[in-house]
Amino acid sequence: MSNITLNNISKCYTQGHPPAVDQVSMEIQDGAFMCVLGPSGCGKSTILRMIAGLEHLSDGEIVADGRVLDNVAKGLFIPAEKRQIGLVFQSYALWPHMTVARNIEFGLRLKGLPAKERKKLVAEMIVMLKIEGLEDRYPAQLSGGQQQRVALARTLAMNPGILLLDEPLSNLDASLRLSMRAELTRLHQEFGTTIVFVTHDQWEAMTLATQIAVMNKGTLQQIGTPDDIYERPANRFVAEFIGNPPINMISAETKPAQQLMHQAGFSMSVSEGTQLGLRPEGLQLSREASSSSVPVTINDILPTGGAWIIELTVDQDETSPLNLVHTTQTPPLWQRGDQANLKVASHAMHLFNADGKRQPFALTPKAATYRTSADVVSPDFSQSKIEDIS
Ligand SMILES: Nc1ncnc2c1ncn2[C@@H]1O[C@H](COP(=O)(O)OP(=O)(O)OP(=O)(O)O)[C@@H](O)[C@H]1O
Repeated sequence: MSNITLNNISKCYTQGHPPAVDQVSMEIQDGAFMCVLGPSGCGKSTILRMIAGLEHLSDGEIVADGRVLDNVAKGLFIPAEKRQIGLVFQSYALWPHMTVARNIEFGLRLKGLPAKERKKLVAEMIVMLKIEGLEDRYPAQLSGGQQQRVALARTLAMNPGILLLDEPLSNLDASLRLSMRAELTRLHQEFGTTIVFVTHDQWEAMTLATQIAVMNKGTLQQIGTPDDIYERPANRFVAEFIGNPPINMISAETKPAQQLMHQAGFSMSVSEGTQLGLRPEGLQLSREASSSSVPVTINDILPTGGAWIIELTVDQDETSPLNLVHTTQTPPLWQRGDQANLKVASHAMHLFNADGKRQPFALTPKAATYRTSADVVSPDFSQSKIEDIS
């Protein structure tokens, strides 16, 4: 079990090019399952490789359990083999000429463990990773998922304080990926190992992580629990990167946006360039119009197996159409071309200023009064939003 601190770490591969990692700081707590999430090329793997000691930092410091692994200013660098950090890559890099059992045993031999202990540990790992019966097979005789489990067994046998996983599930098919996710969660709970997991798959991150670090273009955008990231995105990039279908983003200065905010109990005068984000699942359609609802037309209804995506256009005078996406798990009673009236749950609304930073909402005086009375708090008004506006 270990904690890791990254202090302003940077990596510049090529002089004159933007850094691959730019002054990233984060605290990875003992026993955390930290997912580093972001689009391709944002610097995720570079961070992992720097923690592992496979890449030198250009600047900054890495500390694990109070032990400095890297400090550029002081010229300190602990080599990879002395860091007690396990690393599993996307390609499992098993020794092709060794059986499963020999692959798992390999590191223990190098460590000089007596044969009896090695045998015991290998047997334990085989049970733990559910690869019984495969001990004598060679990697080429295994499926992708089985190879992945052997790679994990080989790393876990070394009892690393920190386990680094670089997209280890990306080569697996959807159903295997699902069962391996469950397995990783189980292993994390059983071993209590601190895990740092790199992925560009937001669902993988949301389902596995205790903490998510969202990266873009080498910089850390936000770090928090999966709920934090989804419910309180720190900026427009995070709001748009997390969520499928993506959040609807409309100008907060438009009449429909003003109406929707008013209907949700927010009283806002917004500055130029402010955007209103509306999570698709927070849109609510009804046949009855109210003074605050926004008229819309249903453009399309797309079934996705147990859920539906409904595409809408706001009925308004503006020349450019305002299209929105709504998702629901209730079979829709709408037909294409139907007129409906739109409201949006207050917890599904997010405001971002022209710089893309999250902006707190202001309540209307009426809603603010409600907020002080426990009896009248609307059930769909999440705790997060209460914190936001207070
Ligand atoms: N050895 C290298 N030499 C030069 N540039 C590199 C090297 N490794 C990575 N880069 C560049 O650094 C940036 C970050 O790469 P990195 O592999 O860390 O991103 P990533 O987020 O893990 O991407 P992916 O999800 O595609 O694996 C990219 O622009 C990449 O081209």
